[in-house]
Amino acid sequence: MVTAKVWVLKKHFEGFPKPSDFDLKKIELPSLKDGELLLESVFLSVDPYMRPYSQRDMKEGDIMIGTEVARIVESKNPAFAVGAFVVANSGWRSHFISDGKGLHLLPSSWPESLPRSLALGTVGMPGLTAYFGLFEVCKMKPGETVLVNAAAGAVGSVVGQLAKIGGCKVVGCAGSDDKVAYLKKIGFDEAFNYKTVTSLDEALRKASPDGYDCFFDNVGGEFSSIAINHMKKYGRIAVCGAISQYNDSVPQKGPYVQIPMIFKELHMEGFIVTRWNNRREEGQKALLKWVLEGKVKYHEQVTEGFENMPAAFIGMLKGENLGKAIVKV
Ligand SMILES: NC(=O)C1=CN([C@@H]2O[C@H](COP(=O)(O)OP(=O)(O)OC[C@H]3O[C@@H](n4cnc5c(N)ncnc54)[C@H](OP(=O)(O)O)[C@@H]3O)[C@@H](O)[C@H]2O)C=CC1
Ligand SMILES: O=C(O)CCC[C@H](O)\C=C/C=C/C=C/C(=O)C/C=C\CCCCCO
Repeated sequence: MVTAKVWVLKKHFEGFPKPSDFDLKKIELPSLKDGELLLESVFLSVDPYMRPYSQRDMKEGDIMIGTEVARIVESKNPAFAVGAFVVANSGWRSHFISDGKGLHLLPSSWPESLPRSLALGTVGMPGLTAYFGLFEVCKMKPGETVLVNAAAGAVGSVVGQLAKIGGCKVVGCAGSDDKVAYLKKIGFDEAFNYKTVTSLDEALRKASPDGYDCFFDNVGGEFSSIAINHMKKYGRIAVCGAISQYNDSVPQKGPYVQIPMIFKELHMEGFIVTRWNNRREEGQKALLKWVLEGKVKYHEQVTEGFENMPAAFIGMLKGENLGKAIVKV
């Protein structure tokens, strides 16, 4: 019998999640039935979506939602061999049993030199979000100017680098000077610390006096209400996330955006990356190629230890991560 450790949502979050909102429990796993496999989590992801989705999809006592890279340790399913690695969507668990549905085997071309944790970040859901958000929603063209916020994060850092590959000028903002330095290191043309600039309006104008063709919005809130006024005519806004609002107990009241939308004839589109689940392989192949060519750099914020899942999650929401936040079991 294998004892699995799991993190449950003890109490729904009010404002920022607190360690006391989580509970670590143990579950005895049964023996495998035909067609089943036993997996052990190797890397787990902590993502912003978990904050709003927990409110919408979970009840207290549920195991936290999430994805992981897991190794197959026992198999009664001929499609999955012991020792292989998969990306699973089984939540915050150290071990789990699967019937094989919803498991994605890591591409056989996955080079030994590359951390498998990238399948949770740059070459996984966040990377695919950047890929499809840029190419299918922003529809960026060479020579255009792209703005991205939360730019040093899992999604934003890939957005900026893909936009450079696409021949664009790229402006990014992030919440620390170290993150700004990282953005410049990975090729952003302009980058600023939105927490320390005296005026966001001025910073946006200085970074691109002619304005922006594409705005990849990960943050929402006040930044977006200001940024929209810097869009060029016929600009496109990809509404990817609103992390500035996920932890609000009382919804923010922002200024209205209709006037710039109308007069600049803007296109603003929200999206969820699962829209392109049928093109996952295409995106992953392209991202893996760019990583191996060194055209897309990656950074991971690794927290050691399954027992530190809540701390990693809370830290990411507070901006303590540079690049993809993951937990190494
Ligand atoms: N639509 C979709 O399908 C998907 C959407 N997303 C969204 O993309 C966004 C980025 O996700 P991801 O890359 O995984 O996360 P990140 O790796 O970027 O980590 C979150 C970052 O958000 C920034 N942040 C946190 N609070 C605020 C705030 N109040 N104001 C401004 N910035 C803040 C912090 O960076 P900083 O130092 O810059 O403040 C923090 O590091 C999120 O909104 C997420 O919900 C992600 C995946 C899929
Ligand atoms: O089990 C699930 O459904 C989660 C699957 C996550 C998976 O890896 C794929 C998609 C992730 C999407 C992330 C979306 C965002 O981060 C946007 C977040 C929130 C938007 C507002 C949601 C409001 C819910 O009430």
